[in-house]
Amino acid sequence: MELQPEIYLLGASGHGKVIIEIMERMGQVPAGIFDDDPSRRELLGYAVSGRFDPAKISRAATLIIAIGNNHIRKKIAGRMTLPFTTVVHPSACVSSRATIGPGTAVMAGSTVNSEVMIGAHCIINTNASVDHDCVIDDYVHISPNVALAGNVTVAEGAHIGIGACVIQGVTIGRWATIGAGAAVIRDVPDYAVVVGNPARIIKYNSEI
Ligand SMILES: CC(=O)SCCNC(=O)CCNC(=O)[C@H](O)C(C)(C)COP(=O)(O)OP(=O)(O)OC[C@H]1O[C@@H](n2cnc3c(N)ncnc32)[C@H](O)[C@@H]1OP(=O)(O)O
Repeated sequence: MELQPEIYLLGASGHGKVIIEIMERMGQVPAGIFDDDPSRRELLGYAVSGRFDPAKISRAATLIIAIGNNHIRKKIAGRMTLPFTTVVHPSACVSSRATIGPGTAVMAGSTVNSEVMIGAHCIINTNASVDHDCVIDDYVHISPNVALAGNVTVAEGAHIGIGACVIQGVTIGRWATIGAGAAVIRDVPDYAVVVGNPARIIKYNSEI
């Protein structure tokens, strides 16, 4: 397996633990971990170095934002000039015809099928299934055990909640939220929060 350049994590949370364990399975360890919260001193035995400081990292560095909140990933990504890396758990089944953007993490047991396009800084979480020809825009989180049928489009920043399913051809709008366990059978507008089976709008997220 080809080794990537040094990877530095931004964020020392529970999500960061999962990212670290993917890296370990890829044969790597984090070169460093940064977190704005000074009370976070270590993560899984690796030292946490406080606020991000470019002076503390090597020139060959790449970054990954290990933070689950889609808005925060976008905010941090916009401030960084270093390249971002992609991490894919070895047990994930990713089509050779799929594309995955920088800063995206693909977790254990997930499936990404033929000609799927996944943008930057996304999370394809544990055991999620993203079927053929889906298009996933930047900063999206596909939670554990989500099933996206073929030709689903998920626009920027949307969060698909744990265990939700989306039938073929549906479009999920920008910064929308799909509740845990929802069954989505129609397009979801930008910023909408939908729950249930069939999924219905209960409110709208605020535009940040
Ligand atoms: C590894 C990881 O941990 S990844 C993280 C995975 N986490 C998730 O997927 C979380 C998904 N989040 C949810 O499902 C949330 O419940 C949300 C975002 C849909 C709604 O959260 P909130 O905005 O806090 O809404 P709130 O809890 O006040 O619920 C509003 C109403 O919707 C109902 N509701 C909320 N979520 C759901 C749901 N998933 N399915 C059905 N009904 C729901 C509530 O019962 C409530 O109904 P009521 O007004 O009749 O009492």
